[in-house]
Amino acid sequence: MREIATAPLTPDAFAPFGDVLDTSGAPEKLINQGLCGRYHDRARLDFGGGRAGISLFDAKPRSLPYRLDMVERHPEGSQAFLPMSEHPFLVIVAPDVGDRPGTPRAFVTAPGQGINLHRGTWHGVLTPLHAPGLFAVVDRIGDGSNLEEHWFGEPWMVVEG
Ligand SMILES: NC(=O)N[C@@H](O)C(=O)O
Ligand code: NI
Repeated sequence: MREIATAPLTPDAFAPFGDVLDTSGAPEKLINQGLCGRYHDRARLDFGGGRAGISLFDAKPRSLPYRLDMVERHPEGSQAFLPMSEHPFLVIVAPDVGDRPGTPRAFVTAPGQGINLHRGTWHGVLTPLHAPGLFAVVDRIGDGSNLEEHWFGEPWMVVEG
């Protein structure tokens, strides 16, 4: 089976697909009498005619090697995954090539990192690697399914890089 090796998640590598949310570097603002660093406005959100919603996902942990059969995208809006634990999770994305996913990329987050997928980015579903798979999810609430799936003719196997 064709394989994809994981790589560490970095803002540069993820830039074509979305935003990495973490507290690396200095905060843009110090607030609350200097007792809190505000890492300000770090994601490009898009709710395309709907509204922003916050949902909680309680997802079953998976493990590597991980069989990838499908990626999906949300044509109407962005989708942010904010872990409510310090565990790394698996992030799979793929470029759009003629309205179909190209070769997927697999990233493993650093503890505490979250992601925001830009509108229309092909991605694997939320994939925790450790319990609890508890995430806050910020995405579009609105009409329509806002969901397009692509099932691979031949699955990919995601292996540890
Ligand atoms: N379907 C849903 O709400 N979640 C997926 O979009 C996902 O990316 O996990
Ligand atoms: Ni999704």
